Amino acid sequence: MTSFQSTLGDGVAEELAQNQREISIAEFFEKNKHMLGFDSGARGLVTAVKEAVDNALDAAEEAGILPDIYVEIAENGDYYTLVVEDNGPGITKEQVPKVFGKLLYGSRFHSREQTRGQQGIGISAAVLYSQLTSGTPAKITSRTKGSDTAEYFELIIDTDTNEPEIQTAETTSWDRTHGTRIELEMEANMRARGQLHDYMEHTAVVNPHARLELREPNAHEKYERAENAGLPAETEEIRPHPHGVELGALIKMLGETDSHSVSGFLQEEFTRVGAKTADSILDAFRDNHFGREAAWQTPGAGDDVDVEAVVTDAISNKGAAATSAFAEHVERAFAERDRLSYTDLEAVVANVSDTVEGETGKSFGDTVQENVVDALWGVLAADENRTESLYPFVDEATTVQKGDAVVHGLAERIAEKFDEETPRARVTRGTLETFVERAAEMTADVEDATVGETARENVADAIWASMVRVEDDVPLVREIAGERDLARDLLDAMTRTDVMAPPTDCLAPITAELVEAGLRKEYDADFYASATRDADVHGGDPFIVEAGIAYGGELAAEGSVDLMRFANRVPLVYQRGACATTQVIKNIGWRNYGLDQPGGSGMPSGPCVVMIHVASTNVPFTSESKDALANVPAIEDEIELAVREAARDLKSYLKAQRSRQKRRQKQNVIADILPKMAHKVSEMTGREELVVDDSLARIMNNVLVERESEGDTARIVVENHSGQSADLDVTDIVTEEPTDLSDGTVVEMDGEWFVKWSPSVASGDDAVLSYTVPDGSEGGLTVKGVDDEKLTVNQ
Ligand SMILES: Nc1ncnc2c1ncn2[C@@H]1O[C@H](COP(=O)(O)OP(=O)(O)OP(=O)(O)O)[C@@H](O)[C@H]1O
Repeated sequence: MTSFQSTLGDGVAEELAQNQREISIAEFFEKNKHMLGFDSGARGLVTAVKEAVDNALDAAEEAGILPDIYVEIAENGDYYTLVVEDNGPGITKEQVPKVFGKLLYGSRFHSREQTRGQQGIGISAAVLYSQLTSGTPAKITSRTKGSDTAEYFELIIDTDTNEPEIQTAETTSWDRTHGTRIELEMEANMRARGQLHDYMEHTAVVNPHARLELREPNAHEKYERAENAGLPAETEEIRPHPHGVELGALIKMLGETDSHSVSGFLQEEFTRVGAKTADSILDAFRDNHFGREAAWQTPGAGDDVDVEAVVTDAISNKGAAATSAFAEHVERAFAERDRLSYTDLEAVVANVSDTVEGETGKSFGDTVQENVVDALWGVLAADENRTESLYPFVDEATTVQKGDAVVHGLAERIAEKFDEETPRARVTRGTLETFVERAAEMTADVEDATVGETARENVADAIWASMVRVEDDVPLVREIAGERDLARDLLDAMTRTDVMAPPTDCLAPITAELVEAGLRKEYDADFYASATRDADVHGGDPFIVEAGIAYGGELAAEGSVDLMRFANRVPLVYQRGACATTQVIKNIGWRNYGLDQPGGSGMPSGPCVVMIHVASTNVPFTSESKDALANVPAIEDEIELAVREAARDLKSYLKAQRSRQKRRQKQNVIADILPKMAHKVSEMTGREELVVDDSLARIMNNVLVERESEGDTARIVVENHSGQSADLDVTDIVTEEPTDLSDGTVVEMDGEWFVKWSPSVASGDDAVLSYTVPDGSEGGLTVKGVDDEKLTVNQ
């Protein structure tokens, strides 16, 4: 800047203009490859694998093919060669160059459907990174389904034009019947091996229908397809949902639609908007745009207002009979209505005109009608009547005992605001709120009585509810498109109107069952829980959040809880700290759920894994490299609710576990002390030592299962000392064939007999299970159906 200033005179702008030119998108990302996840050799390799595998999964699923994907990374001197092969539908000869040789070219950007790919930039960015670091072209082979031959290309991206530069194009043969093979050479290293394996492993967890294979210099992993795993539910493309569309997007849609009426536009362009919902949105729009009209009380019998006289005064030259008939009809109409707005009043007068004309043959033109309306409005909108009209609402909405003078004063001050500045007493909700606000402040000054925030809101609510909606025609689409304030009113109406949640057939959540199964497959834990939330909307796009928790078992007890993040079934392996999921987890009070959380906030610790999956037709990432979820409040709320749902199950589990632990400790102490006491008592009394085996069960309110044998008879006695009935599975294994069974079944296996009973024993009851077996045969008892801590087995 300084150099220009010192060397150039007046023509700086012209001089600068010579250097100003368009920057191609490819040039931009060549310089800013970190934005796409290609910031280092280690990371670049993982990102390239991720982009190619995500595409392969998307393409195969879209074509209804169970994905079979092979990834190979080989060292090649100073470089690495990456090969990714899939069995997808293949890419046509015409499309291959654009898909791989042009940034921002793809099939997913404009579609509202849940796919891994979103921007049309991933795989071409990998090609760009490869050509930049190794100087070699990308080698692509693709065979489309049904074709006998494959097409082979070698190409690079011309960064000046962002167009493919084809170096080789030939028809070839390929042993796969259909699919795509990508070969990229790049400067890379295997320092991110951990992330690479995490990506593959976690991809396998949430895509059990896919078969994946990874061969790299130090490892060869195969992730087999889970038995019977079918393709995820097919997703449907949807239109945007009215909740969460942004103003700019709405204005663009208004500008592009073929609809003329707003109702047609809403029903045509948005999902879940039928005629009824469109009407509700239009009503809300009318409130925003036109406001509502206050409805003032009609004079009652006790009021000394002579309506007939007012009407008679306002009408001239219509003859006494017609004038008096008119006045009588108006008076009758007033008697039938408690309150009237300006529009209501116009309708009453028009109605009466018609009636009287029918009766008397005298017509009452617009001017006469206007005069009558003016005169009657003078009565309705008189200062005192406005105050009286508002008084009941103010009184009802101010619950705290405010003296009548204060309530009356407040009503009067609000009423005063409806002056000549508000013709037809028509105001928007916002204006009404300022009326109440200012009246409350004045009341505070004059009456020395505070009208708090809630009371003000209540008063505004009550008055607003009593006001009458203006049924004027709403402007046409083209008028709204051309005026930002109108578009904002419409957007607000869309947001505030209840609209059914979007259809979820555009989304393919993993489902709570598979989330849990995935965790079981990955982690050997004691406890698993999962939750899938209902769909919600952000920015017009529906989304679903799922969460899973695994706890205990082989999970490392030391250190922070492990967080696994997924978006549209793609594992996120970088930028954990910047991810909305991490922030939500840190903000939850985990001590509440039984986990340690040093300092009461931040990442909890313990032998636990938390998994979060966000599925959406448009996942908001913090950057193009799609590493971390952005802070979108609607999504953060759902993440929190999903995690809390799963965490509640964890809490119950941990609570039960702790109480079992306590019980076990108590039992151990008693088991230790009881024989010693029996021994001591026998010593002191000189009587035979008591057998205390059963006493422990009685003291601890346990279920006692005891095996006794007498001659050939073996007896298993079940005593239920607990407070609940017990459904048990009792198995005794003996080495001689048992006979004379009391109920039960016997199965022989390798010279051993399994004797099984399933007794139900009520609280306080007992049951005896027996059989005969030749002398000397010892049994081996196992009992199921009662927690270990609540069971005493003596054999
Ligand atoms: N293996 C493949 N088989 C079939 N079609 C593919 C394959 N890879 C890419 N495509 C097509 O090429 C397009 C561009 O892919 P690319 O990775 O550049 O972007 P994307 O996947 O759409 O979005 P993102 O930039 O978010 O990854 C895809 O939208 C898809 O239509």
